[in-house]
Amino acid sequence: MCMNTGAPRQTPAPATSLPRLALLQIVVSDPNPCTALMAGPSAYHSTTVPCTHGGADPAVPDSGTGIPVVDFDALVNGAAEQRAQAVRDVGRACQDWGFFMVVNHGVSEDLKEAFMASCEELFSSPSEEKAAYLEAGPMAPVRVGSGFYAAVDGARYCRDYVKMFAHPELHCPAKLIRAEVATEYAATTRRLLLSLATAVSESLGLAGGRVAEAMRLESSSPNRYPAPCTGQGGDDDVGVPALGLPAHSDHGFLTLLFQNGVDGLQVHHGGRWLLATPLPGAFFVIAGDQLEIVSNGRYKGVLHRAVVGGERARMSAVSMISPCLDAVVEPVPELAVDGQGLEFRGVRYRDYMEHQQSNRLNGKAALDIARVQRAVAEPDN
Ligand SMILES: O=C(O)CCC(=O)C(=O)O
Ligand SMILES: [Fe+2]
Repeated sequence: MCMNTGAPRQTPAPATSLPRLALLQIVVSDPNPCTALMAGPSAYHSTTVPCTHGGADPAVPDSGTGIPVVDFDALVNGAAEQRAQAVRDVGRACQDWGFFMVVNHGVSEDLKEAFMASCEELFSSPSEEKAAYLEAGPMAPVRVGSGFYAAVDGARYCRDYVKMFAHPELHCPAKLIRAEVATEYAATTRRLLLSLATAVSESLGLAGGRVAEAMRLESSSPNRYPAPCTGQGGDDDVGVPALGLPAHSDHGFLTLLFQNGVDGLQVHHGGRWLLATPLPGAFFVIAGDQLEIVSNGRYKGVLHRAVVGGERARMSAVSMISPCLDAVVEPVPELAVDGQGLEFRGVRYRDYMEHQQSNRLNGKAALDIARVQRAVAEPDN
């Protein structure tokens, strides 16, 4: 059953032992510790990549960095023509960028701030309380950790996180987060993401509910938010800024993100990395792999990464909408390319997520498990 019960579940600490110790040791022995157990105003530096990309498309307002902007109010309350324009903006943004900002979204700054504050409390709560969740595997309802998944990357990235499954019920790390704030934030962002899913569907020339139905978004969703991350210093690839999170696309359908005023999210566009600087109050929206699959590759899950290196701690709050764990996601047949068919085969979302979350992050490599491999035709001679 996929229903929001309203009442957050106080998830008891999982009962296992060794990996917790291993992870704590890694965190503590890191020469640039990523204070999973965040203390004080640690530095999480964002390295600015000069962005000269112009916003050439008049239909999509220029945010100052060329990142498309969608007027959410026009999308849900606009008159017919305004709404149609907003749907076209969503489609254009998904096609050209896989990334956009949402303004006039109606989510109050008070709620966003309360959620951020609650997350700060979580990170600064006693390490023994967080340690209980540290060894959790990729599909655990609550996970706290550093790096991407320390079991495979050794916590080499400068990032601390907490991840919670938030739908159909919110799983709360007991005692660590203000459950009523997290519940309201999860429900609010889920509604916003479902409206965006409708617009995405329409922008593909489909009925508004078609994509959600194909992915079983509506009936259930591990609307999951890897919540905030904060860190300091970090590992590096040669010539690349210190990374909080390496280049990847998201495993879900759509991701909604806001940060605490400290930049660090970079998006890959036009062959370059661009620093994503938000308009005041805006959310970022990131197209994920399930959108790429269901749209038969018309819209792509966009590569993005988080860099570190500024003076202030950076936190980002991430809400993701995804299919039911047992939904088999495949392209909507109406979107088959003439003469070429489907680009992806059906993959159960649980398997996809587990695969992406339990291996080292490597760009868009995870998507290969769903890609239809076509034999290369031998030339006639
Ligand atoms: O911290 C950020 O801005 C990016 C986070 C992110 O990409 C993720 O959690 O998937
Ligand atoms: Fe991401």
